[in-house]
Amino acid sequence: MNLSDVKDAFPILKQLENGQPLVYLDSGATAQTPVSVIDTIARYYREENANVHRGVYGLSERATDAYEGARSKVRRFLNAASDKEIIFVRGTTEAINLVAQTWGRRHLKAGDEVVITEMEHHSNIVPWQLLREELGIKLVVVPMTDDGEIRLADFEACLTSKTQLVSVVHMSNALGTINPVADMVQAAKKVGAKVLLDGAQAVPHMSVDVRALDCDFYAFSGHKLYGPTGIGVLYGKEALLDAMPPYQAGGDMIYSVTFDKTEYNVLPYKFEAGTPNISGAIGLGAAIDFVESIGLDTIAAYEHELLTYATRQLQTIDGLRIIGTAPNKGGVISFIVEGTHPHDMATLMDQDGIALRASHHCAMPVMQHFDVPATLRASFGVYNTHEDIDRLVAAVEEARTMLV
Ligand SMILES: Cc1ncc(COP(=O)(O)O)c(CNc2co[nH]c2=O)c1O
Repeated sequence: MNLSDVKDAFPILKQLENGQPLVYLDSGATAQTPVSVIDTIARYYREENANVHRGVYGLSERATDAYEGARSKVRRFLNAASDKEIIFVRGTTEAINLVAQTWGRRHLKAGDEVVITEMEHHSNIVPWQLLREELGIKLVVVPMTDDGEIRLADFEACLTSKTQLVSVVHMSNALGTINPVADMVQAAKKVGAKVLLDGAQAVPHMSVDVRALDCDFYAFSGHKLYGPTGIGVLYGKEALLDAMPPYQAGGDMIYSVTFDKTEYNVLPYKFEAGTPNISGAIGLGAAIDFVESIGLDTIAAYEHELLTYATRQLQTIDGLRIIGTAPNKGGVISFIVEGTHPHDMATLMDQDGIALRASHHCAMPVMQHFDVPATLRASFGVYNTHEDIDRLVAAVEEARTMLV
């Protein structure tokens, strides 16, 4: 699909917001859904809906083929070695919690160190704090610079012989910073640590190859990749997943059950208890088809160009301060306007049809670092245009004039 045709693929973007054409700049929270994904999910419920894996009738077998076909698409999308390494979860948050509650509780003990960074989303902070309370592990936080960058030297300085796990964000949702995760993985391996990468923001914006990265776990959410909510993926190296205890218990994750003993199912089903989000997985598969029809490299280049244009245009506004100016960024711009509160700005900008986030973005330590209560955040999707940026800049100017 050509980028010039992309916007037409999103029905929601045709609507007016407060009498103005909608300019959606909150894809970092959730991306919009192309008609190909909507139609795929509708078709599943019209023609294929049945429970998976256990039916011995055609409809269930077709639903199973569609569900497992989506898993294979994810495998190829991440360049994983096997479908066994692709676990469907609700989203990035559940993926990280699954690793913390299974691999973490099994392998970590008092005094072991888990390394995260100062720019993590709360879903990659709090699960490890729960383990700190339960097991007495030590949480080591890599500081970021005032540009919102993690310097590799600062990361390496946090690694010790006690480092058992590094869990870091690939691309920051609050700043847009893209971290040097390939180098971070190599440095972590030198001290024998496992590595989990939080790919929630990276996967929609760039090509991800988990084998080239050599990470042990990789997590992302379908709804940020133009797919439905309620579906996400945990990638894990097969040997690690095989050795981990189940996360949740019930149907489908078992091979046999007696009151004396239960044998668990094989991968990936050991980690997929109960009826899965069948339509969500199939919708995620359609979302992967959509982004691959454009090309991740094409998406990355286009969004970089948008980011450059938006940064230049926003910087012309008096009193506007961009939060997060790392040299390597994805399609996210956080900013504040002196003398205003982000919530007031966003509320006024909504009157101009501009949808952007005013929040701490579930990254409160980032806000503390920059000494701000929140930021305005414009986060881009494949459907955004230069005209959207011009509308954004005009709305910021208008809101600023009304508030300052
Ligand atoms: C880097 C990062 N990690 C984890 C998550 C959690 O993903 P979920 O489990 O699908 O919710 C998010 C969601 N980020 C945002 C959700 O809303 N605004 C955001 O910036 C994120 O941006």
